[in-house]
Amino acid sequence: MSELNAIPTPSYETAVSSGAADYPGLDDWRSLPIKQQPAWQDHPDYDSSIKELSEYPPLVFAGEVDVLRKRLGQAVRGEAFVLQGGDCAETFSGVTANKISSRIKTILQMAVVLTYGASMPVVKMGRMAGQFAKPRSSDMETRDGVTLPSFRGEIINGFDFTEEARIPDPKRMVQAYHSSAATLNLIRAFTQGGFADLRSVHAWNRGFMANPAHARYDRLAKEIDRAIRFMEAAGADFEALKRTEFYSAHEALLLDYERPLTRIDSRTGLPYATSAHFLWIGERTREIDGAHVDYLSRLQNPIGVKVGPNASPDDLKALIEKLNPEGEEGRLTFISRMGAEKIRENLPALVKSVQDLGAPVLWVCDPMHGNTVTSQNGYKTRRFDDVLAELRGFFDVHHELGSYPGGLHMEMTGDDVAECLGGSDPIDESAFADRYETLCDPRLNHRQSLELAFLVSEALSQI
Ligand SMILES: O=C[C@H](O)[C@H](O)COP(=O)(O)O
Ligand SMILES: C=C(OP(=O)(O)O)C(=O)O
Ligand SMILES: [Mn+2]
Repeated sequence: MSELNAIPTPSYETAVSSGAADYPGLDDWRSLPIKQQPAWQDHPDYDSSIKELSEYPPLVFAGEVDVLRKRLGQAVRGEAFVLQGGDCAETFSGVTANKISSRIKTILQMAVVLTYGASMPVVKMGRMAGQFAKPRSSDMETRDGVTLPSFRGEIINGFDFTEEARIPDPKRMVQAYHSSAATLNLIRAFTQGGFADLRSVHAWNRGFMANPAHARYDRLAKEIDRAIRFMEAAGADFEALKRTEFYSAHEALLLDYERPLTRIDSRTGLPYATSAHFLWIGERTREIDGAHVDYLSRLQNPIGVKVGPNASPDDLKALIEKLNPEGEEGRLTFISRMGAEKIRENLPALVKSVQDLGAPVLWVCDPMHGNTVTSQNGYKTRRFDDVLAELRGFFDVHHELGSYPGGLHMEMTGDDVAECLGGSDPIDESAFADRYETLCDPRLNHRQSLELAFLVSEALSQI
């Protein structure tokens, strides 16, 4: 059984920890500048909601978080590749068996293709079971002359364009917790219960290959087929490959949610976020002296930081010093999201500066957030070709500098939505009216996601 498929055993004490952590520095963020938070402290349900969260069991165990940090350490060393994927904004109504399992299946399908291309383990993470809070460019939204507060994710307010829906409601945090628990339960059942058998995942990919639009991936699909048949013939232990590690991740934006779910690990006496295994800081909240960087610097979880086109080498140096002062491999991931037009120009100086520091950073590419455009018919969208162009830029820049391009961060779904343009079986604007479902950013649909995995797999096999 490969190390990556070993299931971590949480300690009993960690498993039962409850009650918000009391630990020096965990409340320092409260006196620091903070962005993108709802003003709901005077809401009658604010205190009780936070208390409720602080009493619920942790969603993830500290022991699992430690295993993920180790996996990401392998990726820093170029021994594993990371795949993070899921909704831009999860929804409460999206907590259904069909929707969750098709997203997990799609991520597993992508991972098989990437594993083959990279000839390496793929560390799988869902933007799932907690990806509910959204930073917005504007505090207000105007439609047909009516202006209301922006939608900030269902953990804060409602999507409906009414005054009432847009009022922040702290009880939503409790609903987000329960939704995350239900999602994580299905993730665990699906990935630990034998349904993720490598052979089944590969069989699902045959459905994708049956579409004549994907004929150009035939050769790669056949190679994977042969590799699996070879493994079978050689007596590989497929029982062990029936289970796979799968981690949860979200943007740690809403600190009123993260704080009560931070717990002290009884083994080490150190604070862990137990809302997810991996947390990241968004592009809009990564100020070095801000609340988010301070709060996450105090947790043991592996941390990501989104890095956009305005980031400077000095910004990255300060983030490294604050978030990974010990230089631990796997602790810090930079998720670059430059946009296809800027990546080749902006990324090299950043990668070089990290190399000069000798800092162990994992570089992951988010080819989504720098490529958002508005379609002619008024939808927020992204072009498949731009997503691919950014990814190619990411691989080329790292290749030229001798740095390791360690992973992929996608907004995607397992459903047949129409939100991003293009792909071999192309989506065009006319499909948006019927199949545009996202409440925030446009996601690649099932087919587009798999196609991207085939294309990245080809690029990885050349590294
Ligand atoms: O998911 C990312 C951000 O929340 C999103 O891109 C912001 O979108 P907006 O510019 O529509 O506010
Ligand atoms: C808000 C997001 O991204 P960014 O912070 O990179 O804009 C996101 O990942 O949904
Ligand atoms: Mn997004």
